[in-house]
Amino acid sequence: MGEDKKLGLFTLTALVVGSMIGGGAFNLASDMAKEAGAGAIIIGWIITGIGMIALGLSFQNLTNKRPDLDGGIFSYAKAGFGNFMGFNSAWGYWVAAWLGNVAYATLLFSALGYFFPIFDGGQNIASIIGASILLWCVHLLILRGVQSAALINLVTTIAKLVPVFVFIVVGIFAFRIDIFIDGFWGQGGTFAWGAVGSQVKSTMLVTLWVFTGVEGAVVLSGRAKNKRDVGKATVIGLIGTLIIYVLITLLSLGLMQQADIAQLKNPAMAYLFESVVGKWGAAFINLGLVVSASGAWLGWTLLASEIPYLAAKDGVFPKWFAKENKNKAPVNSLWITNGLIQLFLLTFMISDQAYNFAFSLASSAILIPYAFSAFYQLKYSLRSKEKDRTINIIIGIVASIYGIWLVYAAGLDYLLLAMTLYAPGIFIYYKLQKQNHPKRIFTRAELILSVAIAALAVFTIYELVTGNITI
Ligand SMILES: NC(=[NH2+])NCCC[C@H](N)C(=O)O
Repeated sequence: MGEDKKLGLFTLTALVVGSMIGGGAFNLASDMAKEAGAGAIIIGWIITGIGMIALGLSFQNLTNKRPDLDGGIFSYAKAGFGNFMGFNSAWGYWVAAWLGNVAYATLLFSALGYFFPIFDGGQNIASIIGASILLWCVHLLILRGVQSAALINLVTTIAKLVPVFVFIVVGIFAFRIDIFIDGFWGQGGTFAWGAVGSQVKSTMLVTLWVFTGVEGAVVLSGRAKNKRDVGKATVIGLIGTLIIYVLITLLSLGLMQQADIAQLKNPAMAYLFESVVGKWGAAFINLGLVVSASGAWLGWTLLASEIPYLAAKDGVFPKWFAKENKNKAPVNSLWITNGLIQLFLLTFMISDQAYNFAFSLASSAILIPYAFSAFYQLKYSLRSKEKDRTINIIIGIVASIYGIWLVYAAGLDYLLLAMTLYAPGIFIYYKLQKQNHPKRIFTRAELILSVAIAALAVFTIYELVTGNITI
């Protein structure tokens, strides 16, 4: 896409869908079936659908109303709730972005393991070495100034949509209502409020993960032919993606029993498809995943390294992160981002569920920037005098409730683990403030929050060491 070409509704919608579907879709069926039956999954999708649409509409509204805040989603937290929250939003979004790539790495190598058994399972030594090589290749590519990877985008968008659509079409024909009905309320069989409630909760980090990227279209709003198309594309893209995801999960539950889906190797879609069409099915889906996740990896590396860079330019991160090389790549930011991915790739060895662990952590981290964008939507609309005030307040309330519900649904363990990821940020914030406001490093509230985060992090590490929290 040339810079001069303006984007129309169709292209924008494709971009929204493309920025969300990456790797998660290919394992979605088993990630949701791990703890939830069809009934709970349907409820989970309804909640996610309402919440995500409200969040998407919030992003859309905020880009229209505050075009000056173009630094990324952390700028909403900053505008609404000050520097400290702005910093933490940028930090959380960044952590989520690179942790997501750790998740991609293990998913990618499980898929490669289908073709090259040495990578079997995607979290052994060979996979770690393979993923590390890939990581530094991507690093070099970006350092040399990969800008708009238009061709890569096109290829990977086709690569992810074709297998997904083929799976859905075949799934519709192979669907068996008796399998679907059996165990509708989970493996216990009958409906019980508490059990279904906890099943629904268990799906929330999964659905958040597969929708990560919703903020994508809004980023491109400057390039839209017509501003109004951005909002339309966000909603159409969101609903389109939601339908795709719902079909993937519900059709799967009509192909195989929930308990069996939960046991499938990653990526589950490959083995579900194989069970219907035979051997070639797994190869077909695995290949699609390899291309899709590699493309998404590149895209998210660009994005992940862009965040500290943008934040540094905005004064939310220390200046060090803003350094560019001669190809205009944010070198320092890129090095530290990829360095951290490298470090976390080693967790493949200690977690026996590396993919689920990595994406659940990524989702727990991204909760904060999403929730604060929702809070800002509410805060901004409450003060506005525009004629769409009421509807925007409602959107803000729904998105905020969704954000708070996600914190609750994520569960205590993931919340505590997220604190260990936010805690090192305090140190960076301290450095930042020393640069910008040496007289007043922390306000009282910031100090209390920081101490609380640090204390929770220490507590979590203690719980991890003593085995009370396991990863
Ligand atoms: N590398 C990342 N941070 N990816 C986050 C996006 C995940 C994306 N929604 C997916 O399902 O694949």
